Amino acid sequence: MGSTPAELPCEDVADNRSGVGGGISDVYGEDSATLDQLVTPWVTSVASGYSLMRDPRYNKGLAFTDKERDAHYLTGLLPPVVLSQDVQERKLMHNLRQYTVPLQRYTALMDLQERNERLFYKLLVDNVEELLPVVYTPTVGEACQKYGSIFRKPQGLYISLKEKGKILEVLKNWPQRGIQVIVVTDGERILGLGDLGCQGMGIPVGKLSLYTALGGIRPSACLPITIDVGTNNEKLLNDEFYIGLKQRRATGQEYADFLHEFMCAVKQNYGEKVLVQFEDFANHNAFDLLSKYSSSHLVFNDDIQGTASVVLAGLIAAQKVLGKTLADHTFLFLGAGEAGTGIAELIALKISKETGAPIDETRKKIWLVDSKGLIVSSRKESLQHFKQPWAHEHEPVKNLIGAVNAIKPTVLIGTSGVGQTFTKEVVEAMATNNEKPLILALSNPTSQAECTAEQAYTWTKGRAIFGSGSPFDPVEYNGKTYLPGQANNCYIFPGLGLGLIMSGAIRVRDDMLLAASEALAAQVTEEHFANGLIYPPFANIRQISANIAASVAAKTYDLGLASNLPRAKDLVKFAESSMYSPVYRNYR
Ligand SMILES: NC(=O)C1=CN([C@@H]2O[C@H](COP(=O)(O)OP(=O)(O)OC[C@H]3O[C@@H](n4cnc5c(N)ncnc54)[C@H](OP(=O)(O)O)[C@@H]3O)[C@@H](O)[C@H]2O)C=CC1
Ligand SMILES: CC(=O)C(=O)O
Ligand SMILES: [Mg+2]
Repeated sequence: MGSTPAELPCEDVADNRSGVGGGISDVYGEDSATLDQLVTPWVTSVASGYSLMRDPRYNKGLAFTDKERDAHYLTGLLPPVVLSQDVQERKLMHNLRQYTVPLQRYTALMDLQERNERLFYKLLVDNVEELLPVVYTPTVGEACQKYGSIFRKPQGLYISLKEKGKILEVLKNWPQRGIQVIVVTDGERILGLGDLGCQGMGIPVGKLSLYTALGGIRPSACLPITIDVGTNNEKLLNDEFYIGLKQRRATGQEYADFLHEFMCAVKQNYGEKVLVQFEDFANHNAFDLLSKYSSSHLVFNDDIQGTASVVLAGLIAAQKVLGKTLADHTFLFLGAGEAGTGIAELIALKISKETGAPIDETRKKIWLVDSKGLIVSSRKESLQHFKQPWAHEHEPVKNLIGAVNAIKPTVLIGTSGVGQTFTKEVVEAMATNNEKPLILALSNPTSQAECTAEQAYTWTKGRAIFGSGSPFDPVEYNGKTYLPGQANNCYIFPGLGLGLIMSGAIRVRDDMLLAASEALAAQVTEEHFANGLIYPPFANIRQISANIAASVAAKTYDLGLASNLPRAKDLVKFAESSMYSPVYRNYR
């Protein structure tokens, strides 16, 4: 029986493919490549003069000192003034604040990233609360929708069906060799905005800029990738500015084979320890990809696992405000896809570990509503596999308000991707049933949030503990200011990624996600609780990420999945010292 490529392990596929298999053992994959393999003619050169100023990794603009200008043939290419990086930062922040349209800020920041990488990251690190909504949700969503129109300089790697059979060669076109993290999307479920095809590239680019700014991973170790297998978005297919393949999406075996070639090429090119983060795939592929590659690659699905870890962290922290254990709660989700079932599963696992009850039992405290109503046992046969564990005994319930009234949840979580679905009636019912209802409107971007912060606070008369996927401004209600927290996986993936990299992890396990949740929850202080927060503010995110990284690394060592030996004595210090600093370097 001949196996299809998708069923074969990577090694077998590589052996079967001329030009992508065998013989590679050195770090560049060139010296021992067989004669029929294509290799890249690498050149190492020292940038100077005009080319130095055009290289975003080394450019410092007006901050080149007179000595550097002299030594590197820059004299005359810059006006005479020498500015410090701090002054450059102040000037750019001043300029950014002049833009009233968020997308203008986004393009200005992307231009900066392309022009002067260290200055870009300095801005992001020092002004994280102000700039996160620009490089990330919500503005990145609009940027993806308009990516074709605003497209100037390509960022990241585009791998389309045209490159079938030669993905390894495409990977070798990327100029950096020491890649540690890849964020990859196929653009089919971009935030709550649906299929944006090749224009989903804004998401891997944005996520990786957070890997660097929030988690301290070197920018040169980060690789954003968009897999273009077509799009079913008619508007894009008819858009003359669309940047992707103008064909409908490949599915089934063709899709599986293409993704398999990609995963094999990644491992062959970058080795066992490169972290591949799946991002914004549609759920009909996301769960299968995760389960297929989690035993052979270092893979992580941010929407399923990262979201689960951040929400669990908020719930652990909230125990202190609510005076209840996780097992005391009843959870109801609107949305039973990647985020919803991912979160539900991690909560059930955590309760099971805390109480010793079997996971089949702990799942019974968790209920989900999808587009057809409450998930109940009579629907089981027709449910997708990831919904089936949640099909509990109950009579059918058609909609969310019916489910709230029937289940009486203490925690309501929105993962539907549909805005304004937590109606006044739903939120008021939560407030009637609970002294302090916990309401998380996780869908992104802001337009898709299940309710706004203002709605949550006013409809519960200020009693809600509220968090959202995209940020909301503080809300004044009855003379009091409420600070809504941002429940977003960006609290987790940068620190988790750093922990995996610094320990040399070879696989991701649920226990590492639990460790990340505990570490994040531990950083919520009494002062944060007093302000109604169940997440710490982003201002301190680098320290938060270092603590998460240390906990994840410790768990990786405990599980015997770490390859970076010996284990550092102080993992927090090790994490801090591993972090990229965007401060300019002095050139000899
Ligand atoms: N804050 C964060 O960190 C994160 C937020 N998200 C956000 O969560 C949202 C969902 O993502 P994801 O889970 O990956 O998406 P999926 O497509 O996997 O799941 C969406 C779910 O919502 C259900 N749904 C859709 N419309 C309705 C409706 N009108 N009423 C009830 N249920 C509905 C779908 O039902 P059916 O199955 O019947 O079609 C499906 O179960 C997105 O907006 C995303 O941006 C995602 C990850 C992280
Ligand atoms: C935050 C995120 O990963 C999402 O909305 O898809
Ligand atoms: Mg996502």
